[in-house]
Amino acid sequence: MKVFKFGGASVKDAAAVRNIFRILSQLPESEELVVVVSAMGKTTNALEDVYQKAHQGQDFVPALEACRQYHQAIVQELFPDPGCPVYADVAAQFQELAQTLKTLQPDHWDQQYDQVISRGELLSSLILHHFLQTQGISNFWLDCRTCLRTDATWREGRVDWDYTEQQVQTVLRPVLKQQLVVTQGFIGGTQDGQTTTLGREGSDYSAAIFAFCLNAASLTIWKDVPGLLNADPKLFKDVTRYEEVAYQEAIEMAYYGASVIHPKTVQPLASKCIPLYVKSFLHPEQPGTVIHDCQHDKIAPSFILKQNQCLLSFKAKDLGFISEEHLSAIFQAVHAVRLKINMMQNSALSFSVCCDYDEARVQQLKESIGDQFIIKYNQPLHLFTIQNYDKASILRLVNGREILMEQRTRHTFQFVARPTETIEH
Ligand SMILES: Nc1ncnc2c1ncn2[C@@H]1O[C@H](COP(=O)(O)OP(=O)(O)O)[C@@H](O)[C@H]1O
Ligand SMILES: N[C@@H](CC(=O)OP(=O)(O)O)C(=O)O
Repeated sequence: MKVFKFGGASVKDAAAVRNIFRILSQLPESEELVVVVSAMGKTTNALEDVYQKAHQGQDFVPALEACRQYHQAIVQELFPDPGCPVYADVAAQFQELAQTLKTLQPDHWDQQYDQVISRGELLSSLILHHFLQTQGISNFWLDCRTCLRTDATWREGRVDWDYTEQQVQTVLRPVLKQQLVVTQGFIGGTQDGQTTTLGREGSDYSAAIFAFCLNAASLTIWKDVPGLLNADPKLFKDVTRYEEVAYQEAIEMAYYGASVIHPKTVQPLASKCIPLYVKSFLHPEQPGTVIHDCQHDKIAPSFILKQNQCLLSFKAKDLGFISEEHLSAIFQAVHAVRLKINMMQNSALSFSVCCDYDEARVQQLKESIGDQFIIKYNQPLHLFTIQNYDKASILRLVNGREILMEQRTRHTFQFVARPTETIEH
């Protein structure tokens, strides 16, 4: 029993969908397989734009129409028969989406976000399901909201592992014995049948949840890169591929921002020793990277950049020393507005945190504890992390940058700096 996850890049157009069919058709027929799929290309960003416009009372129809035409063009290329049920399924998704957008309430931003944004994965999984069907790969389309149960933490649903495991075992496992299953990444369902999402780029995590609940032999995430590299090739030069990486190393890389793997993906797999393969959907014959339970010597330094950061500093209004009581008030407030702290440091009179920047959440934070603290912030900033650093790797990144905050442990070197025109000078 295996789980495959195909992300946005691997379903971005008709050729990409055909490529998935090619990869799947090379598997032995007896292989039990769950295929987890993300929204096509940049659909999630497009839906966020539609949603924002609709919520602000602006004309969202052209943006929605562009999204519909993008999917329609892929469908027309893949399905020459206009009678194929995919046409009705896709039309129904867009009708329901338009209806939701017309009846938005002014409040409940996060809750309604999930109802809108989740359509991307419903659409892509329906298209893939029908395409495989027409190509002779009989498969079952699973609405994962019936299995993957979360609480009602909108946009970051927390998984009910007991319920999900029980549903996966009783509903999904028997189907898998008969045929391949196609389902959605990124989305889940609450007890009362509402849709949730697991956080942006959360489809890798969904796939890991299915792998965990099924005690799968492995999870493979298919990417547009040859495997897990020591840096993002879109940002850094001279990258190298790791052949194998230990779970803990991969967990740390993902945590620090190596966006090729969603940060929550590896823990569930590690807890059951399920190997995670990162492979290229462009060159499926190549080995990629395996993340598993292994011991290896210190690996090549990895370079990680988190963009769109802000540095918040807190000073007590009476200019008192920063005490544990102050820290407790700051942490509670940061947690309540759901800002994500990536690095922190305190000094006699101030406490600084580097967070993913979100204007609305920073304003909420100022409203909640602005009476106790002088709060200042600086953005946009970059957070760099070098794992397994050495002198040369630090010089490579620090060179010529204005550093606002810096920290190092035995394995990890991190600093916050202002963005510069090029990442590597
Ligand atoms: N350490 C890394 N190794 C490989 N790719 C990385 C790394 N860090 C960031 N990336 C980026 O991750 C991208 C693939 O992940 P992602 O865009 O989430 O794929 P998908 O959405 O198709 O699942 C690559 O194109 C690459 O730019
Ligand atoms: N479509 C969602 C979930 C996801 O994981 O996508 P991808 O696998 O393309 O990163 C997003 O873009 O956030």
